[in-house]
Amino acid sequence: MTFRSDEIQMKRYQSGDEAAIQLPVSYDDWRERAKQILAAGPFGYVHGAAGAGDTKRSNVDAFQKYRIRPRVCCDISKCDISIQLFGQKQPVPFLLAPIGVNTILHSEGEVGPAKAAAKLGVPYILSNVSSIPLEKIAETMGEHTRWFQLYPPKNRELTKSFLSRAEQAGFSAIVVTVDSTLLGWRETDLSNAFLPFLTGQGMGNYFTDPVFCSQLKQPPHENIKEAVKLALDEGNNTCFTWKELDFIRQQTKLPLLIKGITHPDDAVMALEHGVDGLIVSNHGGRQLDGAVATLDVLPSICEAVNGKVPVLMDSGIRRGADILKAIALGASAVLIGRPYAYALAVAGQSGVEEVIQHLIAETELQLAISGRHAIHEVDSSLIIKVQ
Ligand SMILES: Cc1cc2nc3c(=O)[nH]c(=O)nc-3n(C[C@H](O)[C@H](O)[C@H](O)COP(=O)(O)O)c2cc1C
Ligand SMILES: O=C(O)C(=O)c1ccccc1
Repeated sequence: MTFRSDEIQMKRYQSGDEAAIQLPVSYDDWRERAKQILAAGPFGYVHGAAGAGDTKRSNVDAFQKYRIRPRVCCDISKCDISIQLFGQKQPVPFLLAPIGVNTILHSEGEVGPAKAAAKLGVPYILSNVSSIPLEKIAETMGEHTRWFQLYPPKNRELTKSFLSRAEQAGFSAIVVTVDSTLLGWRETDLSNAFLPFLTGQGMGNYFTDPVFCSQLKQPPHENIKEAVKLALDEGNNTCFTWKELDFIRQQTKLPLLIKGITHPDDAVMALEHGVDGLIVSNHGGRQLDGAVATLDVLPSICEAVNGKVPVLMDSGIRRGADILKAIALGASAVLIGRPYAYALAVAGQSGVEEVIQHLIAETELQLAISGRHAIHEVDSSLIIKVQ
């Protein structure tokens, strides 16, 4: 048996009475367990969305418009969920999305997901606003694939510094997030008066940066207020345009991805400005409420990109069927967001490992039971639109 899912399923089935005290299985159960453990502020920060939450809801609902149509009597004794990305084989068709300020969820901070990802062969995208500095995360991951996500600061010297630190620390791609030059209208966080950055959390990369620190009158920890003000000001980069992306492009030879694309014309612009990959994302509905669901725009973006670079997607991926539907609609891979954030809150690294293993198992089973041997065989013939 070559199925990873077999071992993962059997571990649970054979656990007998222990099952009741085990970690959750379904996304809803992870979220509920996280809700019990976390204070209202941190839970709301993960769970919350922009405005009325319409986009967050549509992201998930969009997957219901498609159904998988299996083929039968295919020999599925071997099932391969690996993919190729930037010339490298990755064992699974998903990555861990950049999620900032992880110490509000668990004392391990980003070390938890980084180690879980490394152990199970999943690429990890470290957030620019991580609680723990990128060099420390790199140390815990050895040779394992990690990418660095950048919220492009206003200051070009700071941009250069973040990029060169990431390169030196062995991050092998840069993800520039372009949908968050301003923080969205987040009603849950406003009600809870919860913005972790104000107390200096999520500043791991800023507070250790020589360029950033050189602009302060005092070291960050001696005057948190001054440091936070500068970091937030750098992040509110409302002047960001394609010209700034060109600048970033010139600073690094690493593969450059742009995250936050939902319009095919922007996809074409991004290609013209030299990106090596796109991430179709609306930030999990946390930025522009009422924005289109990512699955709804994925086909038009893939059409515009026409296979020139990989198109990744996120926002609403909760389980194996979602992963296959996104790939059937043209995604090269997907990013997992909230599911691993809740798991981190519940059980640190081992929680994230559990969620990753469940996603591996479910994706593999779904692929096999739909009559396909390998991810590269998945195309639009796997699904039909039912709504
Ligand atoms: C708590 C939280 C923090 C996030 N922080 C970042 C971040 O630092 N950088 C970034 O590009 N995206 C960030 N995102 C967005 C995710 O990368 C991803 O796009 C989103 O979670 C996908 O939606 P989903 O989790 O509903 O599937 C964050 C999302 C959440 C839930
Ligand atoms: O919380 C987020 O979604 C996030 O990534 C973020 C952090 C700082 C500014 C804007 C967005």
